[in-house]
Amino acid sequence: MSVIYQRVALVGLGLIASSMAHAMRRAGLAGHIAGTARSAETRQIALEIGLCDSVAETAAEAVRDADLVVLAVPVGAMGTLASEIAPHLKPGATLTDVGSVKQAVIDAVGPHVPEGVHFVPAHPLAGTEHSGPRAGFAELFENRWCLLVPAEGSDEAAVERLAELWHAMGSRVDRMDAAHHDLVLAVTSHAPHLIAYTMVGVADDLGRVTDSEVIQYSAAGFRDFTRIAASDPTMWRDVFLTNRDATLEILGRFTEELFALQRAIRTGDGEMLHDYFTRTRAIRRGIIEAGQDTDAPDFGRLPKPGKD
Ligand SMILES: NC(=O)C1=CN([C@@H]2O[C@H](COP(=O)(O)OP(=O)(O)OC[C@H]3O[C@@H](n4cnc5c(N)ncnc54)[C@H](O)[C@@H]3O)[C@@H](O)[C@H]2O)C=CC1
Ligand SMILES: O=C(O)C(=O)Cc1ccc(O)cc1
Repeated sequence: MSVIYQRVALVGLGLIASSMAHAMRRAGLAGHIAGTARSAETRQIALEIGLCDSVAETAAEAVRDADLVVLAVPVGAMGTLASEIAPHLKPGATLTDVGSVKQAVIDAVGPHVPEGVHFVPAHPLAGTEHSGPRAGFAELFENRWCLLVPAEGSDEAAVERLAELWHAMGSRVDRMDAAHHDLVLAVTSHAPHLIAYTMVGVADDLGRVTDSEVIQYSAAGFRDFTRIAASDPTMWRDVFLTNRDATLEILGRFTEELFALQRAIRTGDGEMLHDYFTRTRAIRRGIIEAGQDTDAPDFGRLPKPGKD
């Protein structure tokens, strides 16, 4: 494949940025990859493992002359970083991010974007519970969606070029508006993570009583919860603080359903439970029969924001 951006700057060198570095290098998509991270230890590791072509001490230095700048830090840190790098961005450059929440990033970063720089927010729907510069791998984005969230009137050539990069890293690319993105992700990712955190917390409380039996005998479902609940605490704190409304909306609906199921169990309403589980099984089977990738969220079924 050929070079898509001559110079790429990765700001933050964790799981996502390091995976991008590996994927871009493998396919020869960047002429030069500059990286930077807040901590000296992360920068040192990046140098040791040869993650980037150069590692700068400051974000301002890393983004100088870059054609593509990728903000790959927790969502709550994006605005401050954007204000730091703004005066150093090259006119005509594209600025993007990989944050799990989009409206909050747009609100925090947007006001700092200088005239002539194209801001194209993005979100690769791919990850693991691991973090840091050693966690990345080139295949992370393969057959995963990457959602682009450009503002109306964005420079189409800049959006297309970024889409081309994600395609070349193995992703399927779609576009979405920020509010819908945040609602979709609240259903498919954010609320499920919170539920996993809660289940593991409950098991931990129980574990004290049962002497770790919950861990010893944990079945596959619970093991998946523990994997998810091992994800980076800073990243997930920021997700919930910044996607507050959509997450609360979905958790409200979830709680109502949970109460209904709880009531059915208490009153011995086997028909209700059976009907409910039949409906959910049909949803899963429908996805498989339609030949859809079971990893891909089902965007079409979700309510539009503000509608019931
Ligand atoms: N981990 C995942 O599965 C996915 C994460 N994302 C998003 O990608 C972004 C990066 O996540 P990861 O690569 O997983 O994180 P990570 O924890 O592996 O790396 C984060 C990087 O940001 C730096 N950083 C942290 N706080 C900072 C601050 N206040 N100022 C400057 N730098 C700071 C860290 O030193 C590190 O280099 C986040 O916004 C996250 O929501 C998106 C898709 C999947
Ligand atoms: O590891 C998992 O199961 C994930 O769900 C990964 C993930 C985490 C956060 C995102 O914004 C997108 C993907």
